[in-house]
Amino acid sequence: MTATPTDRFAFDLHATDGMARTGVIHTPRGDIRTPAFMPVGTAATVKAMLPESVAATGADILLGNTYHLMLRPTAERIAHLGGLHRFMNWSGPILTDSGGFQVMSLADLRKLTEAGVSFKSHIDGSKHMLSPERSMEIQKLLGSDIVMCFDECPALPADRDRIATSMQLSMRWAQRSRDAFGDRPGHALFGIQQGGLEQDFRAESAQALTDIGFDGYAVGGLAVGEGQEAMFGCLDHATGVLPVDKPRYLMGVGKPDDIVGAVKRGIDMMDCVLPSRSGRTGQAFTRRGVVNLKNARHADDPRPLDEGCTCPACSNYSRAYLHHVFRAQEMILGMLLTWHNLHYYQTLMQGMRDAIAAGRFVAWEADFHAVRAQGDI
Ligand SMILES: Nc1nc(=O)c2cc3nc(NCCN4CCCCC4)[nH]c3cc2[nH]1
Ligand SMILES: [Zn+2]
Repeated sequence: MTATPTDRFAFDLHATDGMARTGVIHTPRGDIRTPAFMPVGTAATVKAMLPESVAATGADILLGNTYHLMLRPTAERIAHLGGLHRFMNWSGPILTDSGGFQVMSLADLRKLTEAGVSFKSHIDGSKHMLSPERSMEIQKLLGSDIVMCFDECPALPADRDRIATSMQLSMRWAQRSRDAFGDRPGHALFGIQQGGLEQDFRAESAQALTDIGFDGYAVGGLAVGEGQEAMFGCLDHATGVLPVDKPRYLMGVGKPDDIVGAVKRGIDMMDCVLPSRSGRTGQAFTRRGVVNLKNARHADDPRPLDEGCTCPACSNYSRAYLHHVFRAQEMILGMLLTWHNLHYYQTLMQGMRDAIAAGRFVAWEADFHAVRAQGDI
């Protein structure tokens, strides 16, 4: 993470290769090299990692969640304690999701109206509401550098009428989010494109968001079970209708090959719980594919998890050790594999940034897939 002192939010595009792009997003809290992967710090922590360890993996920016933090410890308490950066000891940029998606996937007794969503906490059953205005207020209290519009993400599959109705509601909420966000130099507000897998609705949503005007544009409504082929099919048209000079953020993605395919289709930023969540369950992502340390075949294997990796897990421990601490359910397993997975994801991003800058993304992508096809991991 490098920091060119600035009081503004700006996106500098350095190079393109096909639809793929590489550049830097400048924020007052530091630069974000794109394409960027954002580790997820839902409850003000990237699980099993110290913030300095997350920084050591190469992450420039973290993701936080309005939904979780408004319920516990509350946005007001975090604001009173100096804001989310101080609270969680992360001095770099933080992007916060706006809460709508998490309400629909986690909360109980949800009631959605034009005004917003009322719901009961999945933690203690207490009653809450979120609206564009309340979501903007919470994200401001947290001190988020990149704020997401409050939107509705329809579950797929859904019929065209449902998708259109939902997208149009989200566009009205985008305008209300923009109005409530106000003018906050150095802080960014991103719009979220909706429209399911429908090309006409995606274009209509992109136009509506562009007419309102945002500092960046997310592709929402994906990674909700549609599968990689449908997601890529959607990205083949959905990113191209978004402004070329602003960052494009694909929400909730994904597996390494999802990420490569998204960058190939013009995405600049992504986030996903997969590298951290899988790490805690013994799954390690490597250049040759996924290694499951639960498997007894590792019990006597003195080799590192991934010979080519320089992370602490691969530098100092054997597969046999990782298998042992998995079996023993020791905390160090989650620590080491989360660190490795986040390191691997950041290495992947750096490889793509270098390849795009050198105009050799096609060759890099071919090598990425070839190595993974070899198996024997
Ligand atoms: N505000 C907002 N709007 C969205 O349309 C959205 C769409 C999303 N789609 C996902 N997918 C997450 C998939 N993830 C994969 C690994 C296991 C847990 C779920 N996260 C999302 C977050 C989102 N946030
Ligand atoms: Zn490693």
